[in-house]
Amino acid sequence: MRGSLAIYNALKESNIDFICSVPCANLKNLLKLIENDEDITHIPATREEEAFGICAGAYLAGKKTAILLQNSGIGNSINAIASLYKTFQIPTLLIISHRGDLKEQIPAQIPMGRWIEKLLDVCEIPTYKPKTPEEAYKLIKYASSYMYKISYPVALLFDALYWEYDLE
Ligand SMILES: O=C(O)C(=O)CS(=O)(=O)O
Repeated sequence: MRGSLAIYNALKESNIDFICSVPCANLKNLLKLIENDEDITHIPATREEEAFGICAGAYLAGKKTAILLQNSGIGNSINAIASLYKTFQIPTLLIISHRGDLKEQIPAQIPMGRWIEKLLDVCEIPTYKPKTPEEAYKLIKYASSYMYKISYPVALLFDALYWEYDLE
């Protein structure tokens, strides 16, 4: 669980208190940690753009938010990012499970797996790719502060190899 625990600890120590999620197999351990935390309001969403909408409202109500999603969900959320987050300068932390790259078993995940970094760049979302739990912890702490400095989302992209730390 070392991989998920590093992310969870960094979210807690960054005072993230409101999280929306759309599940992914790779996020299961992290979601369990979050769901069992009484200090974090966790709202499972039915679609990623819905998660962006809910977290925008939570931010305006004073919450510090994060969204857990698969990279394919960014494709479902482009207009929410543009018309809501870009227009009204709303920060949130994006914890993204990068599917469709190495180790992927589902062919339908491949196209978005190849496009995601370009899509995040088009959306002007700063993106970091932690390779170890130690790096994930550090980058999340910095990113959760940086998102307020730029008043915009910051993304952490976790590839399939990262989640092997959960097997340790
Ligand atoms: O069906 C899919 O594309 C999924 O991502 C499901 S899972 O691999 O996350 O279980």
